[in-house]
Amino acid sequence: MISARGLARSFTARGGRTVHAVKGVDLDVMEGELVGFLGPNGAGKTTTLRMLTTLLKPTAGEATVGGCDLRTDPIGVRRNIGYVAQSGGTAGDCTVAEEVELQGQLYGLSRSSAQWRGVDLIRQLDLAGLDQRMTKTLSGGQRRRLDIVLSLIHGPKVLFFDEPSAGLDPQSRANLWDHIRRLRSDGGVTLFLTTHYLEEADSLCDRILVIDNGEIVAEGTPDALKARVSGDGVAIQVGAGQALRAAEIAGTLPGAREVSTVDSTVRFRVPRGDTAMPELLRALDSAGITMTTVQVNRPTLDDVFLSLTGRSLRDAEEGAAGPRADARP
Ligand SMILES: Nc1ncnc2c1ncn2[C@@H]1O[C@H](COP(=O)(O)OP(=O)(O)OP(=O)(O)O)[C@@H](O)[C@H]1O
Repeated sequence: MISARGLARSFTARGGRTVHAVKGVDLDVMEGELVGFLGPNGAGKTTTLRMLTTLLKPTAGEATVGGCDLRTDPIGVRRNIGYVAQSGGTAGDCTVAEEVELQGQLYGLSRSSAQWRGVDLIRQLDLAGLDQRMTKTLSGGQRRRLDIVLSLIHGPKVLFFDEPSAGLDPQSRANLWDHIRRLRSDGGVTLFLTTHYLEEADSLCDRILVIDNGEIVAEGTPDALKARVSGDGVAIQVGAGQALRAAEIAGTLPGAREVSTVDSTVRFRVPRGDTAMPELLRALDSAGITMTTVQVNRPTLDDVFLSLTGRSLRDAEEGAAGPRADARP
């Protein structure tokens, strides 16, 4: 449904500096898949999305979306896609029903089919009863769902979604995730979303592409990606002055690695944290070491990112949080 080869985009920043925002991305998304594009701020997610939705011309590479070529048939691409931008798409000065009807007409639907289809989508996205409300009075979650209605009004095959839950509270986020899952299972629409929330990618996506510095650095199902980081992370807390000896003991467990200590906390990785615990407890006990707490963590997508790039996704995000270079395309 989406296929890109060598897709790249550079910008000339103020002062003449060239920013290589996306550096030759290859990707394939099959019909009906829900694929997440995960990466820290500034990784190149939005730029890729804007290219795939014809809003930005690639500097190099090619792509087809819904069978239409990005360069030679951008109108065909637009007919096949819906796009929910990060900034949203509602105008504010009209009612929900008017906004939906207008959007349908902009896509060439007759007034009556825009209304008919709008009513159906408004109901699907749990906005029934709000159709006469001014859009500017909607809550963040309601507005996001209205954005989805607007993007689906013309019956697109592919829905592009930039940071679905940015700015939403946890409850609205969970509610939106339910709607996104339902869109895929009920409507058969192919979904491609960008996110820098690990939990969002993990919970929603069939497959994840991890992007960093404009390049795809990993790809797979959330489970397959996590399986690349072998072993569980274990953190134990021991009595004062006992951490070094406890670390030595932890290091003797079968398959133990990456053993480290900070104050009275000892961290390490083992193939199976749960099965390693009894042996560790026995060994610590016979050495007279008191263990006060224990935590066993399954690998996360952040661990995947860390093992691929040497830094945490969360740190990478914080590091990239500075102001964006202003530039001309
Ligand atoms: N118009 C532009 N001019 C100059 N640089 C740009 C422009 N648009 C994007 N960039 C730069 O390209 C890189 C990728 O930006 P992009 O918005 O695609 O990242 P992102 O992964 O979507 O980040 P975010 O999660 O913050 O939206 C960043 O370094 C950004 O500053």
